Amino acid sequence: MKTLIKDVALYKDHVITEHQNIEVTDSVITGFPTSPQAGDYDEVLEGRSMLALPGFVNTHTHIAMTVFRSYADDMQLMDWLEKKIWPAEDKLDSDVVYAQTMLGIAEMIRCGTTSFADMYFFMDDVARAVEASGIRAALSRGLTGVTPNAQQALQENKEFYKTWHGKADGRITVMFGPHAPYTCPPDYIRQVVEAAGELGAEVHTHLCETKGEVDSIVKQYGKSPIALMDELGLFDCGCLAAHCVWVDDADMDIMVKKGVRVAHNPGSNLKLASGIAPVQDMLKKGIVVGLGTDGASSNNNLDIMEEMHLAAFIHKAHTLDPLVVPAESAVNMMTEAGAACLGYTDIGKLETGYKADITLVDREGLHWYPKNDSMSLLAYSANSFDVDTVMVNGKVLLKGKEFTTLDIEKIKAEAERTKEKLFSAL
Ligand SMILES: N[C@@H](CCSC[C@H]1O[C@@H](n2cnc3c(=O)[nH]cnc32)[C@H](O)[C@@H]1O)C(=O)O
Ligand SMILES: [Zn+2]
Repeated sequence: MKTLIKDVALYKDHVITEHQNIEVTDSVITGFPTSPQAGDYDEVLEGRSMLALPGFVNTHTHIAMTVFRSYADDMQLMDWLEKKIWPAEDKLDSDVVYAQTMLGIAEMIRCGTTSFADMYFFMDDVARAVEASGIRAALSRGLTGVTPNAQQALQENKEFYKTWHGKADGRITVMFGPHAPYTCPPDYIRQVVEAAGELGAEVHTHLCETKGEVDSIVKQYGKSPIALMDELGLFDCGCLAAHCVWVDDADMDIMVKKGVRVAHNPGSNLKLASGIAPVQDMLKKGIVVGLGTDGASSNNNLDIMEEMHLAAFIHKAHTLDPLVVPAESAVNMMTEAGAACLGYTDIGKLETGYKADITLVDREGLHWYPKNDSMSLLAYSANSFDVDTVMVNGKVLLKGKEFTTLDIEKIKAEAERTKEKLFSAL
């Protein structure tokens, strides 16, 4: 199967060049022909007026939490988790998680996202939805050491790795998901490190989300959550850490040394009043920072372009420096750096030999006029309704802003049905 994306503006090597062509063979980008013949291709996508970008990456989700979208807002993180979310999550089942995951995936595809990192449970159902939908994902079973299911969850994560890692044409990878320092005591982290190490799996966790978390860990263990996790060997697995709002210079130095990648979730951090992560310092030190939405219940959507805008805005105000997180930096977080966060080595760039995960953004909206700098327009003016075409692993999932494979009415109906079922059980 050969596809041509014709006469498109191409984002490559951090610059945008007009009137380029992209050739895709099966699941891979195979070149940028200068005078392609339409007859040589099975499918030709007209790229005129579009901007081609590496597919967007959502580096931190709890995907089935779509069911809790706007269910418990305006609360403190710990109150929200302990009083509302965890009791409700106790009633989740496979059916609900599958339907709500499908909803979340559809929303992400509509917003240009081609891969996401998830931490949740009923992960077999999440994986089935990823497989069926055509999106790419790095999935982890959320692990909490303080709950009665601690050992069972760890066992599930191991089984989940063996069953799903590398499956769905390589679109699914599996990580381990130790939830956070306040739910995973040191001994449990050690067990996770050992289990992940045996399988060669990476880890996805929450770190330094709130000031309260850091204060209580320092009080309990005499060191910061970052220093504690480093000592326990968590970073030696290869680690994606969500939030990292409350990290200091010493923490960041550890993160640089250990190659910790950060999922920056500006929307969630703002809504839950967690604070503002020192992203400008992380970038300066060379830490890989991607963007995440977090669950739909703390955001309340899965629109990664919105996170890009927030990232491009809030750090300027916070540091009183309009030069931090410039347009290209924000775009890079949503694409190349995001892919690196998920541990991908052949995704995140539009280059020959890379996987064909491509998002085309339509530049015909009035907010794209007059046609000044496209990078700047993308970072500061565009919105996700501009996303026109989404390709994952060489397959078109959205075209002309319409889904090509998913039955959206059915997905909405299933989301409603399973929400009713869950809430009637509460
Ligand atoms: N302990 C659960 C699984 C945990 S999955 C990951 C957890 O992270 C929770 N979560 C969602 N957003 C946040 C956040 O911002 N900070 C901390 N936890 C969150 C989410 O509700 C979910 O319970 C079990 O096996 O029963
Ligand atoms: Zn989270």
